[in-house]
Amino acid sequence: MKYAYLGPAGTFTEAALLQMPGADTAERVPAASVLSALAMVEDDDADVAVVPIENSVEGGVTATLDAVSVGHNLHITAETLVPITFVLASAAPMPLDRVRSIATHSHGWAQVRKWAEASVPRVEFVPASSTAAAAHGLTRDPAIADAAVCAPLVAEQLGLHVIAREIEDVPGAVTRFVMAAKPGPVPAMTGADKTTVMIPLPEDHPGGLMEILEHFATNGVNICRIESRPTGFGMGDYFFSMDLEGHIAEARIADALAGIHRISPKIRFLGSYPRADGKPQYVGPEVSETAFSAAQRWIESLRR
Ligand SMILES: O=C(O)C(=O)C[C@]1(C(=O)O)C=C[C@@H](O)C=C1
Repeated sequence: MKYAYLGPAGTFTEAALLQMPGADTAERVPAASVLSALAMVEDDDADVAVVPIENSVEGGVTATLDAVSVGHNLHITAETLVPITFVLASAAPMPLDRVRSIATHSHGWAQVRKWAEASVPRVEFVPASSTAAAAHGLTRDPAIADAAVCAPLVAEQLGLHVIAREIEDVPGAVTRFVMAAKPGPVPAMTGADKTTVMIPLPEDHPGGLMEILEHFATNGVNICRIESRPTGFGMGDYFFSMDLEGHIAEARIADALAGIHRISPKIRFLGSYPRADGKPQYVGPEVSETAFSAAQRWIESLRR
């Protein structure tokens, strides 16, 4: 199996890949961006892509959310969480007050911004395609930046000089990564699952969002992430990207999604998969499988 990931070697995404099912035997293929990792799967150059989707400090990784929701026809089959800690590293030893420019990924920069303002005021931020790409850049071309914000491991692997450690603004930050594959068999239900969906906001439909949410409420479905994103097709054209607690094999999830399909027929199912924290979903007695099949049997008896 070939696993494409946001590279080069030493990204947090590679650390996430190593935690994913089947990673021990997989061939790792670095990609230059989230979009090219996903495109490799669509073009059959890789079996799955491992990409960041959400950070506990900076929020959704919009490139991933938009690509899986609108651009690509891929399903999420697994997720994992990686604790994030950053170092500031340079190619040659350098005191902090001599650093004038810092290269890193925009999500990495967003997580050390307060530290940078306090410790290296007026420093120039040089965007890089990943934290590891920023670190590799220092070893290739000293003109790119004086230092890089990256993972401690990649600094060590490249023999960089560590100027400062644990520079993240929020200790304990976590990034969530997902594995995306071409639509195929849905991973089996575990009882601690998530379902990701993309729901276009119905046009000219007052109360549309409330009606969508009512389907989740009446079916006892907890929403654990909701984000509104522009579709890119026109001003005011939005979709909701949501993670739900539960699996498509459950009647309460299927019933909620079927109800929403009637209001927003372009709803897209983006996968049901085991949740990384293993937290079992709460299922109230009125939305249990038993309650749904009893209700179904009752209706059938009336029709007979
Ligand atoms: O640049 C990397 O190392 C990545 O894996 C990307 C990424 C992200 O997109 O959020 C992953 C984790 C950190 O939050 C910072 C950057």
